[in-house]
Amino acid sequence: MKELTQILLLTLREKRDVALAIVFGVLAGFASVALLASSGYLISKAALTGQMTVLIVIGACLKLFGLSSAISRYSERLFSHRATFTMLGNLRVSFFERLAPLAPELYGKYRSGDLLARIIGDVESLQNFLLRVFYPPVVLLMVFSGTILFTLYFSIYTAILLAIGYLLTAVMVPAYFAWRKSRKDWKIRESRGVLSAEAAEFLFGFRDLKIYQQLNGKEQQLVKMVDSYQDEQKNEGKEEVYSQSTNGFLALLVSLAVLAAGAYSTAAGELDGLFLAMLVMVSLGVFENISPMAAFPAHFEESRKAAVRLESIVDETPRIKGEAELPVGPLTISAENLHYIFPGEQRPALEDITVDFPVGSKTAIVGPSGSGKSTLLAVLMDILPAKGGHVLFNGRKSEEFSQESIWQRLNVVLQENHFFYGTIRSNLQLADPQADDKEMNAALEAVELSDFSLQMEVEEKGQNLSGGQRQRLAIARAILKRSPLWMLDEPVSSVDSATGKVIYERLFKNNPDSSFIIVSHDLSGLEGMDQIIVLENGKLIESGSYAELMKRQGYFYGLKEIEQQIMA
Ligand SMILES: Nc1ncnc2c1ncn2[C@@H]1O[C@H](COP(=O)(O)OP(=O)(O)OP(=O)(O)O)[C@@H](O)[C@H]1O
Repeated sequence: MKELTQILLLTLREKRDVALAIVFGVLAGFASVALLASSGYLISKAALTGQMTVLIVIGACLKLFGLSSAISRYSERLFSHRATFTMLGNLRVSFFERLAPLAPELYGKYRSGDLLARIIGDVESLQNFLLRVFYPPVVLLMVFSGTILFTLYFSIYTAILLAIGYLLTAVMVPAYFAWRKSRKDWKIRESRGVLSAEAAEFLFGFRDLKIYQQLNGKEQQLVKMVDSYQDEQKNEGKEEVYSQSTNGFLALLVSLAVLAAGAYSTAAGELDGLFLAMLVMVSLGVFENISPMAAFPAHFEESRKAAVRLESIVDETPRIKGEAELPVGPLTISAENLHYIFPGEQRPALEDITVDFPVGSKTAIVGPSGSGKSTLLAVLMDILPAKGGHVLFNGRKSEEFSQESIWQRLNVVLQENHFFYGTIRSNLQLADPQADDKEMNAALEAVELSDFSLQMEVEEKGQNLSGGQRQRLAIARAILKRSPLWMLDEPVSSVDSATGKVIYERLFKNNPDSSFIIVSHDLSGLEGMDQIIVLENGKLIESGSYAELMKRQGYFYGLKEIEQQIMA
């Protein structure tokens, strides 16, 4: 039950609505019992005495109970659903608040489809927590207690039978089915996560599967998963039906027993026959309220598992980040003994990196594939948290600053950049919603995309653009951000080298006071950089200006030699 504590606390934030839902649930329960009781009494009274005035009064009571039952049931639904949807809203907000700081590292742990299934499916499963788990037992206990007290006045046997019926249908049967469910451990939610993850991969990898002629195999695998998911759903449905039928059957037995005991008491002269039909109707009426308990085991397990799955994503110790804003004006960045290792990996991706990026400097980070260049950039950007050492902004640790204030000062272009379905204009305005057409066209011109119109449609993920066009559009977007610190991860790797060179020259010329940190595979054109950092296996093995590195005749010089031999 402790897994549900967080959900319970969020639910109880809506105290007023939860209390009103319980009050109206109890009123609706009593009204439906009273409705049936008075109809039972009316039948007996009409048959046995036929007093007109009493019959009129009872008839009026019947109408009143019918009306109040409907109004109370409506109010109960209104308040319980309002509390539920507010709770779901609060849950989503609190979940996302805890999720966001963990986001970059989560991608390595969860497949995107599974993450989506948890964020959407498991959160939605929790809508049943208040509606079907939390308050039905509370309402039921009150309605039964009141009804048992009422029947006690007429017949102790009926009261005892109702108490036994309550224990059986509200406690023992749900507990038995909950036990069965936990024992069988149906993995319906896990199946849903796996199915969603596989379906997402199927969509992402559709083209490659087709090229490698593996589409059919993968499709059959998916169909099997869908079948097994449906089987799990069917099993769960069957259990609910068993639970419902058992409860209904027991309720009927109890009502028959009430009838038998009542008949016996009437024959023995212990009970006025006028009340016999009423007591039987009371029993039928009170057990009408028991139906939600049939679904209790399924919803209890479902809520518990959904809460566990959600909590398992965000239960890591959050990074401690300050709320300070980065100071306005020039920024020096330094890496001090930086260390980073990806979760679950043995080998560090960065080891003991110490380097300064002075204000207005241009730095190139080079090195073989997999040497840690992108990781270094991601740690400098505060996308990945350093596992040792520090990133310093003007000598102050990056932990002191909020991520938002750091990102606000960066112009970032990564290897892969996302474009949203829309137009060139809407994608550019992501960087500056106030940018006018003139500014956006100037940015497009700066990256040699002047043939693009701002109205041009951009498909999902920018798939109607070439790789080089996407990269240039990403640079144009960064230009519009107008921040003083550029962090570029191979921004022109898919652009022809002449155009790439022109774009770099324009960027440097138009932003003379900005700092640039550029990850590059390409060793040509680095002569103009103030500093070149060479990484290998996560370690900084060389740094200096182009001339210094060439003079030193070390690793970088060796790479240049190889490059020249290949070109020759
Ligand atoms: N999400 C991840 N999980 C685990 N290991 C990772 C992850 N991303 C990168 N790595 C590993 O970290 C190391 C450094 O990767 P990184 O992407 O920083 O290299 P890189 O120098 O930028 O490579 P490239 O030039 O090919 O882009 C590599 O060994 C890589 O396998």
